[in-house]
Amino acid sequence: MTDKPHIIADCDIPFLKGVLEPYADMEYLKGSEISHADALRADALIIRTRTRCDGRLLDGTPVRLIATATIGHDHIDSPYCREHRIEIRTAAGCNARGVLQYVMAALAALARRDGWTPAGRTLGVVGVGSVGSLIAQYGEHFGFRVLRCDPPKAKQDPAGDYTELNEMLPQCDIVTCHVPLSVNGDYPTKAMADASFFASMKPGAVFVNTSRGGIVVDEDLIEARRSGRLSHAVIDTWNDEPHISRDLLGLASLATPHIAGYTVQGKAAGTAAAVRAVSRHYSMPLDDWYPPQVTPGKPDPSIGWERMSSAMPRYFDIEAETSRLRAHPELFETMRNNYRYRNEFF
Ligand SMILES: O=C(O)[C@H](O)[C@H](O)COP(=O)(O)O
Repeated sequence: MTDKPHIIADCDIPFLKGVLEPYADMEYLKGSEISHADALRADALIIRTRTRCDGRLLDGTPVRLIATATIGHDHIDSPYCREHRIEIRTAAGCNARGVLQYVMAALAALARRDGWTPAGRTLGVVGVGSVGSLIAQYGEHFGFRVLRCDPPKAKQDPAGDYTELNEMLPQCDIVTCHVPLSVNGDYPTKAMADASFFASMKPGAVFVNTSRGGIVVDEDLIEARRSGRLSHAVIDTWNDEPHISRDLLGLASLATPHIAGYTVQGKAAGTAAAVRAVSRHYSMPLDDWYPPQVTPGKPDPSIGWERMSSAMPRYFDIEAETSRLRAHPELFETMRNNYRYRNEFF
């Protein structure tokens, strides 16, 4: 018998092994394979998006803390956890700079293809949390006119710089989504990007989704691409991952296997957030822990569009990654799990 908490962690979370061992009994399992029988011996779980945490996994288990090393938390049944007094900790904002790098790499690639620059173009950002606000900020810095849409934030701050979705969509040359996937509540986002959403967009506009596949109705996006209503779709997050729509893959100009936030520094920040959450919960001396082998990113606020655009493929070649996914969509999950994390550019 030991007083140490028993913690089950996803074995694909980088930089984690060895860190908590002095203070906890650690067990590492494949995230998608953590079962109810496993959870029966766990006091806490450290997970990624691959572990669905609901009653089926948690009923009758001693789990009292779930720390997810990700921004998104739609894989965790929050009402269930509230009701059963299970603390949920997320890694808010951890990979915002990775997603910024992804979106700017995509826009730079399309700009090179179609011969445009940000001047005179309007970028619409739907969801202005830690990721969306950074993209809006850099969008303005690079010379886009930026419109921000975030109904919950607009309600809290009626004087803030927010545009309603139906006013924004017809004005934007590019619409990029950074909303959480929510099914219930006052602002559900599930299936938000549907036929009427795409019909409201400016003809020939670009649609970018790096948030969650579930915010899109695939058939409606496919139709918007087939009809030529949209000039490009850039898709990193998909419905039914890893069994993604081959039709959408064929019609997306840039397509990747849910790796927008996969940078060394983003993963380090995600793991650090999870370790710190566990440390606080169990009073361990790791409240400020950060992987010692990782150098935090150094943002260069002076970089301009031209320099960013020409340097980007050396850091992140989004066209090459698109070709890889197109060639082997059946390897979606393998590509994610074996991904060589990028270095942050910004
Ligand atoms: O929610 C997030 O943080 C991102 O979607 C992240 O890329 C997911 O990370 P994963 O579960 O694949 O490690």
